[in-house]
Amino acid sequence: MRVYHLSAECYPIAKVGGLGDVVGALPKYQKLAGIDAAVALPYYNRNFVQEHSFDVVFRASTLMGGRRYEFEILKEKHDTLGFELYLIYVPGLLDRTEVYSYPDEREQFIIYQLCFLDWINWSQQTPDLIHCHDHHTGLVPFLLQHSALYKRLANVPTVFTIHNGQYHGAFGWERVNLLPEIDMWKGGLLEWSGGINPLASAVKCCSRYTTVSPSYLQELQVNSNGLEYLFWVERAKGQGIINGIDTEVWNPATDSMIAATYTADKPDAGKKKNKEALCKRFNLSTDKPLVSFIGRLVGEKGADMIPEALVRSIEQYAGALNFVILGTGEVDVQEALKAVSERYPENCQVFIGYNEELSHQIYAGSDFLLMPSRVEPCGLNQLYALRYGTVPMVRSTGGLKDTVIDYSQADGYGIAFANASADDMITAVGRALELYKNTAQLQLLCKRMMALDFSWNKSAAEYIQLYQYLTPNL
Ligand SMILES: Nc1ncnc2c1ncn2[C@@H]1O[C@H](COP(=O)(O)OP(=O)(O)O[C@H]2O[C@H](CO)[C@@H](O)[C@H](O)[C@H]2O)[C@@H](O)[C@H]1O
Repeated sequence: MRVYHLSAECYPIAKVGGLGDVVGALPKYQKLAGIDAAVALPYYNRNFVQEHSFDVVFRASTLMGGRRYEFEILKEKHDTLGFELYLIYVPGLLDRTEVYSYPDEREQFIIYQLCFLDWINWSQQTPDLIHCHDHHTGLVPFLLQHSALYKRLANVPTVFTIHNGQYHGAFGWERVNLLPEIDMWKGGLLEWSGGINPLASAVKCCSRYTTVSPSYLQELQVNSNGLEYLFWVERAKGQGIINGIDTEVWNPATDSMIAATYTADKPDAGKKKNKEALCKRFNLSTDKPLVSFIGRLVGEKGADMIPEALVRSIEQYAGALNFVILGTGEVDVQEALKAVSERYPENCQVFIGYNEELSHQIYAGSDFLLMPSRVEPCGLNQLYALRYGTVPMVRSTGGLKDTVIDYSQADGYGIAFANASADDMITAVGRALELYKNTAQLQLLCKRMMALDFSWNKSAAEYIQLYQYLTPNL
């Protein structure tokens, strides 16, 4: 079965967050399970692309907004990532360094989708299924079915995975001319709330949509930035499949980015060395429990509440814990975190920026990982924390609810709290402090967490079952 994954991110070429992790790993595990999975990504002018060799496998031009654009499809020569990787290169639009936030990103995502469809159409390829990820690829299901250009492909089934239902990629009807000629009778399938909404269109037109956890599937019906009714109406088409993690990239036994490797049966000495190295880097004492946060500093992640929670925790628990924060995002949150660090340098250190290597060191060297998310479709950080024997402290929502059981329950291992609030975070920090004092229990939890299996094997198999259901004649 030939499947193309379409996504704006794919680790290690271009990763901004968890979308990149998933699209960098899922196809690899699908290949191992016998699916001929490939990834078609926008071209990025980044290290991976400079350091690898590519063949031009297709060259043509396409029309967007009355202008003709030349494009090339490049294939990575050696399938280094364990699957075929194609980059869609459009000089002037898809040839940049960053993944998001260009003023013309609407045009970038549309041309990406058009070039992909033109390529498979003109090269007479007919994939068995197209798997689209998030709104950047959300127009594909509609265009396949309702643009005369792609009639030949109208029956190709599509799966649409929602990694983040808060962002829709919406734009006004005045820009419909960016799309190729479409059947205007079907215009309603593009629309939500008076505009063109790629996420809504994908949910309406795809064969099946998936969310990255079962709980998030339900939550979208009550919290999806205006699409709640749509998710309720289309609920029969939805399925929740929890993300896995790439256990080759995230493996404390082999990770070359951390200070010392360690295994589930004997984690203590390795974790201690990693904590020492991390604390040394940030000039923090190793004697106190270390609570960390890694992620985008945005409201969804509850990042705006962290500065207050840090100050109050440090005061309330008389500086008995230390904090390390790694992230980038909203400027006022960044500034507030830096201010906390300046006020309490012995208890709180902040690294504003994106740093993959440091993230591995934090997962390995921390005692606890805080995730006070307001919304969390799946969350990968807690799964990496578990793999590295670090206790996740999570607000029970979405995928966090589906993956973290509070340690007060039988077979539990994490710290869970109900509300996204500074108060709940401070209570959770107090529980972390208590748990830390009980060395024997912490060591037991560490082993229990590291023995859990969140690898892709099970989730990749669920996607394959879905593909098989949608392609009954194969
Ligand atoms: N400053 C920084 N430096 C280094 N690494 C950083 C970093 N900030 C974040 N990361 C890394 O980015 C990834 C974040 O993954 P998440 O799944 O937590 O969040 P994200 O919201 O991006 O993804 C969305 O998609 C994923 C995938 O489906 C869902 O799990 C999630 O709930 C949903 O919001 C992790 O690998 C983390 O280590």
